[in-house]
Amino acid sequence: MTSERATTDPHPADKRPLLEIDHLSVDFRLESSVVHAVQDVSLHVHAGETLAVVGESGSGKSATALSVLRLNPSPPCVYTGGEIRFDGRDLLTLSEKELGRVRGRDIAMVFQDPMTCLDPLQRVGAQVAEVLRLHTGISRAEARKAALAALDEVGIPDPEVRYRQYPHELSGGLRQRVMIATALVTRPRVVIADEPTTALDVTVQRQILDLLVSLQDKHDMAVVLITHDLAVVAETADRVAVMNKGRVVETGEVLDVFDRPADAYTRRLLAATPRLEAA
Ligand SMILES: Nc1ncnc2c1ncn2[C@@H]1O[C@H](COP(=O)(O)OP(=O)(O)OP(=O)(O)O)[C@@H](O)[C@H]1O
Repeated sequence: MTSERATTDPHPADKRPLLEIDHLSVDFRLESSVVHAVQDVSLHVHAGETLAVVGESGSGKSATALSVLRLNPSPPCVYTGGEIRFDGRDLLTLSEKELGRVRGRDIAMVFQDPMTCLDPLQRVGAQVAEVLRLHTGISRAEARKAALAALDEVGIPDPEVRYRQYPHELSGGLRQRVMIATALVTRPRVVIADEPTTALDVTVQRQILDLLVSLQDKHDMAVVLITHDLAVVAETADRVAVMNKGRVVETGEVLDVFDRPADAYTRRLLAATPRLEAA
């Protein structure tokens, strides 16, 4: 059973969450078995808020996150129940064409490995500009200008020079910044970041998280941060949902959950994160 805490809600009752996952269930139907990857999961996030989703490998974090834009491979993925409401509309019932307009424009994703998202054969600036042209239909010159501004905004030095480079010419940290620029150039209202810093070394991790937090502040975005790193959650998120075996076992304000975990699984996760002591 999910333990939901009674805390002072900073969001008035009339202000609906921007994104609401409501009793979502997702199966992967394999040849000889069925994996119940997500079971009756409910989550929500408001504008300007960061919700962290934590849990061990295989707990269903990514399957939940990918469901929002129906990005789980189908087959074998089947959405067996629930709703995912963005701005009041159920994303699970939209046509591919309608969902295509939401993807990347209203809701963007940032993944762990930029190389899976960036085209190795295209200059990075052109990739940022292309996303913008796809969603807004602005001219080439305007898109170039906006892409340069986006590279600058994510802290890429010499954006004019970097604009013309290919992904392999950039460091891992810079590539991640380019992916963030690509995700944010359309000014999405929700960003789902799935382990965005796991592949980076600790100093660069910090810089990328700081960047996400500052951009969120600036643009009042809702952020869903998928991570297995509780220290990152403590430093970055407002609320946390703890997943175990496809279910949310506990959710609440980060400080409440970390100070007084109600669920035995949350206590085990916290006990396995000594870094938190020093955070
Ligand atoms: N494409 C797929 N085909 C079959 N099973 C899948 C697929 N994707 C995920 N699963 C299964 O669904 C379950 C949940 O996986 P998911 O990737 O959501 O976990 P996770 O918490 O994100 O783990 P990690 O931190 O390792 O990414 C796991 O049992 C996984 O093996």
